[in-house]
Amino acid sequence: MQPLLVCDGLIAGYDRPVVGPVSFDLYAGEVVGLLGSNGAGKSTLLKALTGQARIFDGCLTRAPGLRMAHHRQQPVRPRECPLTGDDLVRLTGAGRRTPPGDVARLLDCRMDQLSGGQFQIVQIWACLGSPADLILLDEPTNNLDPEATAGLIRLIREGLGGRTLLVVSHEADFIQTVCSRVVPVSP
Ligand SMILES: Nc1ncnc2c1ncn2[C@@H]1O[C@H](COP(=O)(O)OP(=O)(O)OP(=O)(O)O)[C@@H](O)[C@H]1O
Repeated sequence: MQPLLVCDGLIAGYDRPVVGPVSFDLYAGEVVGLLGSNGAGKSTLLKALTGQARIFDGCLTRAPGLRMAHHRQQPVRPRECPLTGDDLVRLTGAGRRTPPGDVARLLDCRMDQLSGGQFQIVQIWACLGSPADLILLDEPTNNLDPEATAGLIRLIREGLGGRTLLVVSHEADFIQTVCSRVVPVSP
């Protein structure tokens, strides 16, 4: 089986390198965690995979036609916005999958009227419900209490549908629960 993505000695950053060299590969259906201390460059690595950070050295190989969905660590929260979660998932192409009932209820609400945790779940569904082959989640447990985190774990298991997930989290329990393996990241 060919990997979906291969990072070989990747060094990435902005005006200067901040992470790497990192080497790993991702195969279809895997759930892999990126683990490292604050500032180690985990978010930068995800951005490098989607072309939002600069690659200084090493090699990044993506399977032809690979579709990625990227949940950023702190998605912009609209202060005043008449759009609902439903509008968002239609815009992101996530409307093709049926959300679980508790997520569907949130999608009916205006995004500027959701709590921080509810907004986080809607943003994550916009990725999980999309047709992407590879989903990148950056600190998906942000703003979630333990009950909501348990709901997120169920959502990931049911919503992934055999696709591939690369997830950054500082919560070791969460990483251990959802991931089949972990890649260490350091500057
Ligand atoms: N847009 C940017 N321009 C320049 N430097 C940046 C930018 N974003 C992040 N950095 C720097 O890159 C380094 C790695 O940051 P990054 O956010 O990737 O780390 P992280 O491992 O995700 O951290 P955390 O666990 O705290 O979220 C930090 O030193 C940070 O200051």
